[in-house]
Order: sequence, then structure tokens, then C-alpha cells
Amino acid sequence: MDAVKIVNKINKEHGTIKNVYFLACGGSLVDLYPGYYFVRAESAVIDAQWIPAREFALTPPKKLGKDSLLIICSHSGKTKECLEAAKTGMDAGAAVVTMTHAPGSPCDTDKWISVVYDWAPGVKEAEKPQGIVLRILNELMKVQEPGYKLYDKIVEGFEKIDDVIAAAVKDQQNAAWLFAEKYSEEPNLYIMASGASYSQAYGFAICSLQEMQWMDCGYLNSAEYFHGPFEVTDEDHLYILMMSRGRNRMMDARVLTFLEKYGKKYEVIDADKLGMEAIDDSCVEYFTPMLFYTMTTVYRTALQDKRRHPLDMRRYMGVVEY
Ligand SMILES: O=P(O)(O)OC[C@H]1O[C@](O)(CO)[C@@H](O)[C@@H]1O
Repeated sequence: MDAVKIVNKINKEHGTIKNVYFLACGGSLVDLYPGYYFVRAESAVIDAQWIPAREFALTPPKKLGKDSLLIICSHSGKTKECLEAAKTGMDAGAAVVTMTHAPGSPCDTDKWISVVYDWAPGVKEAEKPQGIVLRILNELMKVQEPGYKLYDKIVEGFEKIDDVIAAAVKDQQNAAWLFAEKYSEEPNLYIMASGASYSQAYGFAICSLQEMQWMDCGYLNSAEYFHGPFEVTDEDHLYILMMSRGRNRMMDARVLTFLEKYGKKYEVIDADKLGMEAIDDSCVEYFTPMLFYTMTTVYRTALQDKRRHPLDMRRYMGVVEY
């Protein structure tokens, strides 16, 4: 994927981009959240919105127009909500970029800018949806914002993240097996994280556990835990806390302090203990969701093996009409 080429084309055809809409469904929507969060936190000129694709098409923002950019992801390339969102953007004159794993699918068309990504083991983070988005945004902000300072550190981060994640998998594997051994039959659990990594609490819950394991669970932003949800905390409730590295870590740390005092069953996946200090502090929070995504695959595979519940087994999705 050539991010410079993509941004040059957008720049030539649309001028300055003033708002970016991140649109998809389910797991693909999860992949777009860190990019949305990045623009929201780092850009002085661009507004960002992260919206389920169908909602976007039904209630398109009034601001949508030529100076808008849509970033859409559909792994299968044929989810109708995503195609509908792309059409809504095209009709409004916006720039549209789609990412898909399926070459030749309806998403992969020359009607708009289409990126086809690989998803095989060993594919670098820079070439997977989260990385593709961050690279495009890094180029876009470099071109549009003279005061933008993170460019080089992000490029450097991509050189390091794959090794960090590979080592982290080895370090966390045993903990994941033990977690599955202990909690495979747990009736309910909560997943917490914050900042850009909140996406991974959401994805862990809705994709890995609800969809792939049919396990009852909820997701929470660590920032919200003390505003209601903590009232259910006791020695019986089970939590998974993904502790980020970066500015938002203090919110996860506050949750941990509370769980240590009032809870008993909690699993901590800690970016600070998994090598993320290799990435520069100025941008590490935008790489941490890549680490946590891989961690969710380690935990869900451990659960699959222990529970003898195949990750690909579905009773509704793609099986019945809905
Ligand atoms: O990424 P796609 O192909 O548009 O598909 C979205 C669907 O795939 C999942 O992300 C994973 O099965 C679902 O959450 C969602 O319904």
C-alpha cells in the first residue's frame, strides 16, 4: 500500500480534508477506532467521526462533502452497509478509501480508492487495516498541517512494532492458557481498556467472545468504570483489563487499584510489561491497540481450545436470514 500516492491523489482531487469518517461494521469497525482517536487527538484542522456504516448512510452528517474523507473497511468486501456508506460518500463528492481482504469484491473497485490487504500470519502491522489507516493519516497530516510533529516517530514505530508483538505473544501465552483453564466456564465477564485501545475492549467482547465463543460479556472504557459499572465489582465478577501505555494509562491504573482492593478475579494484560517502551512515548498509544488485538487472538484461541468451541462456528451469522 502506497500511502503517499493515496494522499497525493486525495489532495489533488479534494484539496484540504476537513473531516474524516471512519465507517464499517463489527470487527472492521474496531480496526478503525484507533485512527479516529488519532485524528481527534492530534489534528488541529480535521474533525473525525467513527460511525457504524449503516448509521452513517441513514443519517449522513450535514458536513459531508468534497472536503470529507471516508475510510471504510470491509474484510469480505461485500458487506452491504459498507457499500451503502461508500455510495453515500461518493454521491456527496467526498473522497472514499476502502480497505478489503477480498480482491475483486464489490469494495475493490476503481470507483474509489481501494486498498486490498493481506491477512496471513507474518503480514506486517503496517500492511494490516490499523496500520494502513495510521500510515494514510500520518501522510495526510504531514501534507496538511505544518505544525504536525509525530511523522518520523510513527514511521519509526512501524519499524519496531512487529518484533514487539511477536515477543509479547511468547510472554503472554502461558497466562492466556491459565486464564482459559480457570475461567472457561465463567458465565459473564467484563473487558476494560481506554484511549485508542478502548477499541480492543469492544472488539474482544463483541467479536472474540460473543461472536466466536458465544460467551456473555460486556466492554467498558476504563474512564467510565467509576461512573456506575464499578458498583457490580465483587469477588465473583471477572474482569480483563488491558492496560495501555501512553497518556490514558492512568485511567487503567486507577481501575487496577480498585480491582486489587475490591475484586478477586481479574486478568491484566499490561502493555508496559510487553515491550511497548520500544515505541516512542509521543505515539505509543496509537500502536498499543495493535498489540492488544493480537493479545485478544491469543486469549480467544486458548478459550477455543479449552472449551472445544471452534472460533468459526456460528449459529446465526451467515447461517440464517437477518
Ligand atoms: O468486515 P466485513 O466483511 O464487512 O464484515 C463485518 C462482519 O465481520 C465481523 O467483523 C466478523 O465476523 C462481524 O463482526 C461483522 O458482522
